Amino acid sequence: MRTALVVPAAGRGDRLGASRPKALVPLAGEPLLVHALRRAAASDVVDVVVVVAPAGACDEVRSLLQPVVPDVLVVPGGAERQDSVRAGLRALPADVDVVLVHDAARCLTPPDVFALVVAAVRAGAAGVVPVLPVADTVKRVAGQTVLETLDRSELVAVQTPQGFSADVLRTVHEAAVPGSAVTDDAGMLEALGHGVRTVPGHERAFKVTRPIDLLLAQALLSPEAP
Ligand SMILES: Nc1ccn([C@@H]2O[C@H](COP(=O)(O)OP(=O)(O)OP(=O)(O)O)[C@@H](O)[C@H]2O)c(=O)n1
Ligand SMILES: C[C@](O)(CO)[C@H](O)COP(=O)(O)O
Repeated sequence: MRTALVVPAAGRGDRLGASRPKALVPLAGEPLLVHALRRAAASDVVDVVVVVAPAGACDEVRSLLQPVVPDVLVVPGGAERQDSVRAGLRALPADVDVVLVHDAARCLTPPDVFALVVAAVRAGAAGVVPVLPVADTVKRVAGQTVLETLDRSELVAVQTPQGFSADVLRTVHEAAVPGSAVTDDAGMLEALGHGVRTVPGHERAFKVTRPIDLLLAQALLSPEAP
């Protein structure tokens, strides 16, 4: 049985404000997607890679990734992240039993995180998410009115790669209501009562979302970075 990596990379990157789809935006001379795939490949725990590319950019993505992952499968994405992940899952070979789903936008995620997540799924969890403690106080609001302050000790920020039993992930994606407000794949398992476990995430697994995140990523790739 094999482990697959599905990389949703079809987002526009509106919050980044770039002129290209976010996964193709250059960082230190290479697209975010190439950085993400190189780190995933270095983990040595991935056998099959499916990249979900922006519509119209499948050929470009295939040639970009050829030197990093020669056997990469590239399929076009959908309107929402959930649609893109589902397209990636439909392209998987039948003998895959563990699936990682990893945002191209979390392009500096270290290889060790991939290995940790796969080990936790292979140890028996249906779903596994890497998490970090929340650094800010978090409040629930209605417009500009504060309703309550949440207990931060019970909150975590969730990253990718998220890992799953392939059968469970395929089932929850095929059962999902298009347009539902679920923002990550583990949330789809939770909604159907499947258990999800956590493993420690990593500060470098942050998502490049806004321009300041790209500056941080550039700084982390400089020789002086800690
Ligand atoms: N229709 C979509 C939307 C998002 N993604 C991918 O899902 C990951 C996480 O999404 P996010 O960082 O929010 O990317 P965007 O949707 O591109 O960002 P924005 O909301 O700023 O447009 C990214 O790797 C993105 O390419 C995707 O494959 N298909
Ligand atoms: C999957 C994810 O990266 C986990 O934190 C996140 O939910 C993606 O959300 P986005 O709003 O599509 O960036």
